[in-house]
Amino acid sequence: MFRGRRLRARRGNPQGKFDPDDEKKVKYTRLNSVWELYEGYSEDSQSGFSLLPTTVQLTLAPYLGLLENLPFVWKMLKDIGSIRACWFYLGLYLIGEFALSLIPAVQLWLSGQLLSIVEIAVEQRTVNKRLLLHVAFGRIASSIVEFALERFVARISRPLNSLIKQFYDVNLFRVLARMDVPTFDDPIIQRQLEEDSPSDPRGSIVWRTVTSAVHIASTTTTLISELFVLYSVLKNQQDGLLLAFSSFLHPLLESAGEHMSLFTGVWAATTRNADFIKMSGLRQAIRRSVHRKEIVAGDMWEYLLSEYRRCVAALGEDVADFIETLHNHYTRRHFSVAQMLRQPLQELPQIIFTLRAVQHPKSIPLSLASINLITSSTTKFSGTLQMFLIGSGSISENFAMIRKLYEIMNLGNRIPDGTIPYPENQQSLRTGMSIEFRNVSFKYPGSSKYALKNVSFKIGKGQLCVILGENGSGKSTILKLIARLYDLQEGQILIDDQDIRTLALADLRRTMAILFQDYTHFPLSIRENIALGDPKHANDIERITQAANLGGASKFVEALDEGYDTYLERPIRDHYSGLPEGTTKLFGRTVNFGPLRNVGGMATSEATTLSGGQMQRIALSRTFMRSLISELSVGLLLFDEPSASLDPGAEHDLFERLRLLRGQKTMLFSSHRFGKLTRNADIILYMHDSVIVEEGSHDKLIKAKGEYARIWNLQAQAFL
Ligand SMILES: Nc1ncnc2c1ncn2[C@@H]1O[C@H](COP(=O)(O)OP(=O)(O)OP(=O)(O)O)[C@@H](O)[C@H]1O
Repeated sequence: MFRGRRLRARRGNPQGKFDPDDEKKVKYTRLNSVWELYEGYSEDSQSGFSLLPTTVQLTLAPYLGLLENLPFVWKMLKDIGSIRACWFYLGLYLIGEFALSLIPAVQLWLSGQLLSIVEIAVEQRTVNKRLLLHVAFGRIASSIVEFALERFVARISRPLNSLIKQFYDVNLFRVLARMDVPTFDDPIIQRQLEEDSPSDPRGSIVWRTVTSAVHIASTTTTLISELFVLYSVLKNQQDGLLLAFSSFLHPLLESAGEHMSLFTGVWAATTRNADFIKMSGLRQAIRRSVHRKEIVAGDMWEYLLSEYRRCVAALGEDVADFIETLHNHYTRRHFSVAQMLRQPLQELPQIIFTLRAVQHPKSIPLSLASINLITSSTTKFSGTLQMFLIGSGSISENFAMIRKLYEIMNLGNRIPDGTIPYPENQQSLRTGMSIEFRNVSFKYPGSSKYALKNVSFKIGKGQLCVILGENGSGKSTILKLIARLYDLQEGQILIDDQDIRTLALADLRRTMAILFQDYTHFPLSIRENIALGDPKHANDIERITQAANLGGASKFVEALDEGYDTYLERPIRDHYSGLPEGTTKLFGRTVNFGPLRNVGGMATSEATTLSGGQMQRIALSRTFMRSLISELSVGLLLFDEPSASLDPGAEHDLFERLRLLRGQKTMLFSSHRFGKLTRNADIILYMHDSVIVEEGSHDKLIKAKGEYARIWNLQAQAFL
């Protein structure tokens, strides 16, 4: 509830830029020792704390997104309709809810009857026993029916919920399972996937939306019917309507108080608290399955726990996440007036009654009887009203989530599928596949730097190719493009003389066996990442730098702005909403605008872009501080530095096994090693800074006396 109201992004982003450091346009609030909030002052009625009075904002804000999300809700209804047997259960569910919604009015009417019996008793000193019995029976019967209907609705909800859940689970699974790398890697999509939490105890978002929509309809029915009955009961009562009104004030103010904390507009929030950032990193480290192997093997748990304890103790009361912190802050800021008024208002009906009794002493017996009834009836009514307000507040949040769900389900893959089946003749794979790069240039999505520049080469069927080059020169990128994990921007890749983009993707990938580099990095600082190799010496800086030296990481780590304190991945996200389109950086991190940006509070992404090898060197430094193959259907084997961390003996064994398994298939290695492998290669591609600088067999390159020959001679001294 709170989250949706508080963090709802405005529709559409204004032009311009949001600069948190601009004191004239941005208001700074330190929420606690962790979170810092930057709010844009409004220049128009759309942004910041709007010029609209708070009450109007309060009333409109939850409903602003409703209309634009309606098409998605309509699609949801159509999808639910397409689920077998769903309409049957839904029909029963709706009937049950509708019947339930009328019961409060019936009970109120019966209370009214009771009041008129008391009235007659006071005036005429007689009691209509038959009517009294009917009313008493009616009350009991209505309670039983209510109970039975509630059970019925609950019973129907279960199969209905699970039918809907299964349908959406399977559809979402399908989308995620077939999502390609550029789509999956997109930070905006990652964020969307994280927000789609399947473990809400109230059921899936679709079910929650259905129930809250039905809830709104049923509370509306209840409200109208109660209002009708309440009016007909109270209209003849002396001061009945005045007493009813005064009884409403208290609960209404209570619900208004909650809404008062809402704000919309341009804002951003971040944290610079080192303990909080570390605490979040530690939390993620123990939750992600990729780290489990290393945590157990390295016996790291005690160190992780003690560091976590230390951070939590240092943070004290400020351990709360951003949402909770913001809630606490606004609760404190806005609630005081409402709280001040609440108590006296609770007494208001009593005060009115007393004043009236002083004026007309004769009315006391009747008023005594009716005040109880009136206040209990109005309390019940205002309870329904509150439920309505709460329900209608969350419905727009639910609608926004439905939209988000459908946006995920409608996500198209960024790599378009080809149509030509491959290979034409399965037997042809026995002798491998040919690969040709023609003037290929490629940049990773979101990167302005070429990872490959005008690369051309040809590997014939059944050949062995080794790609050599320093870290970041583009070796792995070649393998990823052959597997078509990404599409190139310029040039052409041919597989068996056919453009790779024309071949059916599933067919193509089926013909390849790929082994990628394997390493993990913890969402902690580089220092911690290395220290985790030997937690006992985690504070021994000398030892850590020594390990980084051995792992070959120290040079590039020291060149980073924050050196060893750099987070490879910031475990905490900044929060923001409604940023102008021109804002590309926030708190020094990249802001991602995308098709989904208006759905909720988004976050900046921060990944320190290191090459695969640089990451591996960090993993290797941690080690210093303390692979597959082919069937008939496979014609190409791709290995991305399979032996990078193996000693020459183990490397030799691995290559022997691979040679035997390979047969006549085409094989591609990305490697840093010069040795038996390169000597046997049909073709060696030597890369430097995204281009191929030397190409040919070992003998040819040695004769050419270029970079390959120079490094071969260097390594020969060390290994051969
Ligand atoms: N997912 C990515 N997004 C953006 N840039 C990337 C990505 N992966 C790699 N790069 C960049 O592309 C360039 C080539 O990287 P690539 O991984 O192909 O190099 P490499 O030769 O295989 O290096 P290494 O030997 O270290 O594995 C590098 O500058 C790297 O920083």
